[in-house]
Amino acid sequence: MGRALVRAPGPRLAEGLVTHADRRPVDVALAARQHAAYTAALRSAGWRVSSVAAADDQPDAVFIEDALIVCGDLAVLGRSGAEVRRGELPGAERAARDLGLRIERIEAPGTLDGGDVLAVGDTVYVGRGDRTNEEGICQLARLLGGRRVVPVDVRGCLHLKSAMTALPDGGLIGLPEHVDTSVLPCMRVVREPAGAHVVVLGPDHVLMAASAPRTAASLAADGLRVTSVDISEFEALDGCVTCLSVLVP
Ligand SMILES: CN(C)C(=N)NCCC[C@H](N)C(=O)O
Repeated sequence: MGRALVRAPGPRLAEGLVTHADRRPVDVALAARQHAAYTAALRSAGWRVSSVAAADDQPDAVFIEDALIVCGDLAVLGRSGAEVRRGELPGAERAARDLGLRIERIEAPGTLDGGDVLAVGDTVYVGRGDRTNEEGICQLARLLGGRRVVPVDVRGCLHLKSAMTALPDGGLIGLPEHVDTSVLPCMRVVREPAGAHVVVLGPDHVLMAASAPRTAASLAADGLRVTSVDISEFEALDGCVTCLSVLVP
């Protein structure tokens, strides 16, 4: 496998943004244990885990997916629609440079969070919503050159990948009520919110949250190896399993 970039939760995690979840106290010590188990699952699947420098003043810095979109040898630094998250970029940029990736960035007035970017084969679906605007999508499309970029309107959830991700065979899985399905191929519909969140660890291996047991059982019944991790303290902050890492094949 390749490299997985992760950033440990900082001391201000409990101050992270909450838009759709019901805000509740976050147990920072439990979050640290959950994050360690998450990174151990990546390692067990053969990914070499690299830590991005801490950004202790940035409550949401653990959600590293939003800061960095990696496509081939290119790393695009996001520009969050949430202004308070724009301070997370320096460490993410250094980590991308350390991997020898070419660096580009989204510029004002474009906004883009990596949680809105789902690459499936030669197609890149980009959620258009609170965190990612049309200008950000157009800038990404120019940076990605020949890849097919499909904007997907997102509603009632934080990011595109809150509503849908892809399985190892490239099939989409998710909650169609949150996206404009008219621009999408067919989608495997799930009923558990976290059932839409799949990290592909290998050709027949996926990582999911422990809060989607029925979806995990269904995917296992189809022959996939499913590793489940408890990420309750990150779900309390509208996070999911894709947010906590950037995979560089
Ligand atoms: C796919 N998702 C949801 C993500 N990539 N990011 C989660 C960010 C959560 C953070 N509290 C915030 O509200 O920004």
